[in-house]
This record gives sequence, structure tokens and C-alpha cells, in this order.
Amino acid sequence: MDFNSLIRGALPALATNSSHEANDSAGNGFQDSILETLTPLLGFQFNPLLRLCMVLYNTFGSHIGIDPAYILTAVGFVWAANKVWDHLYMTLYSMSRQYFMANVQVSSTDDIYFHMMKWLAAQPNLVDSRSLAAETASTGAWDEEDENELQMERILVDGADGFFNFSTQEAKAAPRFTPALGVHSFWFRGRYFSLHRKQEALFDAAAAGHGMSQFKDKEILVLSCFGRSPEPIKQLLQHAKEQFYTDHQAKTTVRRPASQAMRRYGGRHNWQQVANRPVRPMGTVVLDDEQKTRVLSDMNEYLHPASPRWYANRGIPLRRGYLFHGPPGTGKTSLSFALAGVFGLDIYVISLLDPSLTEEDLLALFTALPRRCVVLLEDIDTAGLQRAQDPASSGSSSSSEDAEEPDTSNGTKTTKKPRHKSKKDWKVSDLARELKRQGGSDAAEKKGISLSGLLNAIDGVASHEGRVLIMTTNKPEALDDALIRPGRVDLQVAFTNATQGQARELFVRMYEPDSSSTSASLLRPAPSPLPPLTPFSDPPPTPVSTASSSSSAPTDPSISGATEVEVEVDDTDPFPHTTTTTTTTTSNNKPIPPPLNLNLNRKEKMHPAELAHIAAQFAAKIPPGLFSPAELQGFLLKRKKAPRRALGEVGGWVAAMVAGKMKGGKVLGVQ
Ligand SMILES: Nc1ncnc2c1ncn2[C@@H]1O[C@H](COP(=O)(O)OP(=O)(O)OP(=O)(O)O)[C@@H](O)[C@H]1O
Repeated sequence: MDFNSLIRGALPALATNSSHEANDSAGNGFQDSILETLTPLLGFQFNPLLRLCMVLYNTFGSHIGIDPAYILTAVGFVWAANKVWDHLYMTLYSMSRQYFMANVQVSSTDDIYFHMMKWLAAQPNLVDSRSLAAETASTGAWDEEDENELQMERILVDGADGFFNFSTQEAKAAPRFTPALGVHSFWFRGRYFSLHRKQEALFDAAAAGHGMSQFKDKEILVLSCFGRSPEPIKQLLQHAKEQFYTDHQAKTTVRRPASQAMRRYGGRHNWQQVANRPVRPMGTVVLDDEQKTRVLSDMNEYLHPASPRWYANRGIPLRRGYLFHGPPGTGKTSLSFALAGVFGLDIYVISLLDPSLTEEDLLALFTALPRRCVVLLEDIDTAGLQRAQDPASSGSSSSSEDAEEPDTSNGTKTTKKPRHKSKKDWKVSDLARELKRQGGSDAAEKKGISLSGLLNAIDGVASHEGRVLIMTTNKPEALDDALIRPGRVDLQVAFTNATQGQARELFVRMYEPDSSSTSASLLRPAPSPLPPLTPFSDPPPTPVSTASSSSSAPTDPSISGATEVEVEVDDTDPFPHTTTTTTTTTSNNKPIPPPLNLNLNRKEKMHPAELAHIAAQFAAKIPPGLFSPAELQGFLLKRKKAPRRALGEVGGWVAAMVAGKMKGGKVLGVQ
């Protein structure tokens, strides 16, 4: 269809007919001429439709007394004026932005983008704008929740207090709204800002090799303000960043190596945040005071702002390594987190067992660390780090395998002389063994990290300086000497199973008043137990009292004068060792399950002095050095609000656990 001929044909007809069309009672001449013009263009099948339009056109025109052509012309004019205004506005906007405004671009590949988006999402005037993008807001385990609302969701069981039910939580979580793609404006500190959010497709050549899409979307925020100085925008970005990290000092951010696909982009893409948890107060880690003070002051000295110069002047690499060793569940990881909390550092956790991790990756990960941070290599003994093997020696080991093949023909185990088999002598079992051996060595190669690879990453010439490295292990004797030589490990901290003093301290910590019930105190950073910093001074002469480890004191100074503790009182039996369940049966002998114990016990206040007394009694029943703090914590957690019950049941628990440990069984007979 030729649009020009349509215009040329239809408009003259409209013009000639419109003047007398209102008087044309039949209107046939006008309609016919329109139809004659349009039918060849549109086709005969549209004739009935055209006739209908003509009738409506005439009826509408005669009804309002205005020629509809004028209305159409007016609508067209408004539309064109709008288009011209849009164009003019964009031209003026881009000209004013270019000549009269300062601009700052923020790319979505940078952290500032996330700071800015979080700030924008909290601006009421922007969130009330008409053009928004909705996003699912993710919540972490430590984000605040409305406790009252959760209480409403409790399911009643047998008409009594019930279980929490979170099935509707996801549905109730409000989405997050941010300004949509396009141009927006807002005011900040009395100044007008313009925000242009736009999207660009980036060609990613490296992605092609990994079978991924070659294009990826990248967003750009262009922030503008009037004036030739970008200073107000810098202040805005700084403000957004500060807002983003408002509660950061009360949180410890945990990062792990990003996925292999992300690591390709290098730099900060090597690491991904996996958690942002409240700081672990140092007082919650039950450890010998002297050890705690030693590691705290050592790390404090190392992290002193004057340290880099001091180390550089003496040609010493700016690195500090710690080895935390001891049985499982004795607080090695806990202390690492508490230390990160005290110094406000992020934790970077690397698992050397990650099969996707190569030595080059490890090097890149260490290179991408921030200036100050804690790197945690957990259970380093299980990583199977080996010195690179001499191929000759590995070959000899396989021949020695042959050599040690027992000769059982005469019933005695003698060692045969080494014998080289020709290929003809090979049996199926030999082949299987050989394949297994090759498979095993392949697997070892794939696992990727050798001891030299790790040493190179942690203190090779290209490795990062400034970090604190903490390695934890259950078996220090299994570690290679090279890994723990001074310079790589500067301080060793031994962890042991709980002493009676530590058992008492754990007990008190479990039942002391919950100061963290208010979120403010939960988020308060742990006070550093160190005295004011003196650079490169000797360690403080007197150990700082972070927690008392003495078991003889009948009362705990940390809780004297504290508010009373709310504890549960089991009315039926003050010290029940086992839970007796009476089984009721129905008429058809089907057992009716016993009613659930949903913490319906009566609550009462306990004086701190009494709690301290019970704690001392509890500790006296714990054999020193037999149970890890984690085991004791597990026992107490099951009697979370019932210290008297814990005291009553601990004797039976200790006896059952000792018997279990002697048998070496893994299944607990008592909990
Ligand atoms: N010394 C301690 N003080 C306070 N809590 C402790 C202590 N030791 C262990 N716990 C508790 O036991 C649990 C396990 O502790 P953690 O992970 O720190 O032990 P670990 O020594 O690192 O264990 P593993 O060697 O198995 O990694 C944690 O919940 C922690 O709170």
C-alpha cells in the first residue's frame, strides 16, 4: 500500500466535500469519492468497514457541529508539538548537562553502584515517582524482623502455645523499589540532582570461550548537578557509601572465592560476600586469658598504622601468620571471628579442598585481597598438601609395590625379589591396579594445590602484603615444617578441651541475662580488651581481664550486680535425668502421641549470685580436659533456659558421654 497516494487521494476529497458535506443529506457523493479513492488501495474486502466509518464520521460531525477533520488536525498538531518538545527537551537537557552541569558516571560493575542503589531505594521522593523498577529484596539471617508479627503467625497446637510458621514470610517481604531506566531528579542537601539510569550491552569475548552469552548487560548511573564542580556529587556518593556501611562496624563480612566464571573478571570479582554477621564479642570465646591477650596484642601491633614503614625500613615482608591448633570444637574458628570483630576486619575464607581452585587461582585470590583483612585457611591438615613428587621416586614406589607382593604359596609371608613383568605376563588384576594408580594420580593433579603452590601464594614474591593469615588445624604434627616456619606462622595458639573454669564460664555465658535482646546491643562492636595503643611496645605486663577462667571463685564477677536472669522452672521434677513418656492408647490400641513440650514451663527470676553458685557446681561435675567447649555448649543449648535442670542432668550426661567415648561410638546415647 502506497501511503503517499492515500494522502493525495483522500485529503483533496475530504477538502472538497467537507465544506458542503453537512448539507448533503444523503452524503453519498462524499462517501463515494472516499470509497473510490481508498478501495483500490485497501482492497474490496474493506468496503463495508469504510462505509461504516463514513457513516460514523458523518453522524459525529453533524452531531457536534464541527468538522471532524479539524479535530483530527488538532490531535495531530498536539502529537507533533509533543514530539518536538520532547526532542527539544532532550537536546536542551544534554546541552545543559554538557555545558552547565557536572557529571559523574557509576558503573554497575563497581561497588559504588550498590551503595547508590541502596540509598536511592530509601529516598521517599524517588520511591514515590511514577517510573520504578521493582526488585526482590533479599534478607539475611541477621536482618531485623518484627517479632510481634512473627508471634501472630504461631500455629496453635492443642489450643496451647505453638510453633512458629514461616510459610508466609516470603510472600510478606516487601519488594525493593528503585528508579527505573530513564531520567529522574531529586534533591539532596538543598541541591537539585539529576539521575540518568541507562543500560548498555557489553561484548564479553572471554565469556564465549566458556559457552556463555557473549553479551552481558551493564548499567550506568549518570549523576549530574548544576555547576562546573562535581564536588556535590562526590559528597552524595560519599554519603551513600557511609549509609551503606552504617552498621558495618557491628558486623563481620565473610567472603569466599567467587565462582570460576566470576573469577575470570579478576580483581574484586575474585571474592564474593557470603555472610554479614554480627561481630562475635571476644568475651564469648572462652580461652586462657594469657593466650587471648598475647594474640590480641600481637595482632594489634601488626595492624598499627606505623607498621608498614617499620617493616619496610627493616626489609621484613609485611605479613603475619597464626596457627590455631587443637581438638575439634575448641574455639579456633570462633577466635578468628572474634579477632576480626575486634579489629573491624573482613574475613576471607579459603578451602583448599575446593576442586575448582588451581594454584593460579590461589595466587590471584591472594593478590586481590584488600589492604587489611583476615585470611582464614581452615583445617589445613585435611588439604592433603604434598611436596611436589619426584617422578623417579613415584615410579620406584610402584615397583616396590611389586616387590612387596607377598608369597603365600607356602603359608608364610616372604618378600619376593623385584620382578619386571613383560606386557604378556599382565593379568586383569594388574591392569585394574595400574588404572587405579593412574586415576589416583590424575585426581591428585586435578585437586590442584600443592604445598609449594600454597607457600608461593602466601609469601611468594608476587603475594599480597598487609593481611593476617590464620590457619587452623586439628593435627599440627601432620603439617609440613615449611608451612609453619617462622615468617609463615609467627604465633601458635593451642586450644584444649574445656577446663573446669571454662565449663563454668560457658555455663554463665549461656544463662546470663540476654543483653542482646535489644538489637542495639547485639550490634554494638566488641570492646577491645587492650589498653590504649603504644606502637611497638612490649605486651602489657598484666593480663587484661577479658574473662575469668578461675573455677574456684564461687561467684562470677562478670555477673555480680547484673540484672536477674529469667529461667524456666520445671514444676514436675527439678532434676529429671530422662524424659518419661507415658503412652496412652485409643480403643483400637493405636498409640496417641504424647502432647508436645512447647516450653510451657513456669518462668521465674534467678538472682545472679545463685546462677554463679549453680555454675560452680556444674563445673565441678565436668572432668577437666575431657569435653570440648562445643560439646558442653551443645548440652547446655538443649537446656537453654533451665540452668537447674542442666545441673541436675549433667551427671548422667557426663557418665553416658564417657562411656560413649570409651566405646568410640559416634551415636550419642544421651543428649
Ligand atoms: N573456647 C570456646 N569458647 C566459646 N565457645 C566455643 C569455644 N569452643 C567452641 N565453642 C563453640 O563451639 C562451636 C564450634 O566452635 P569452633 O567452630 O570455633 O571450633 P573449632 O575449634 O574451629 O572446630 P573445628 O576444629 O572442628 O573447626 C561454636 O558454636 C562455638 O561457639
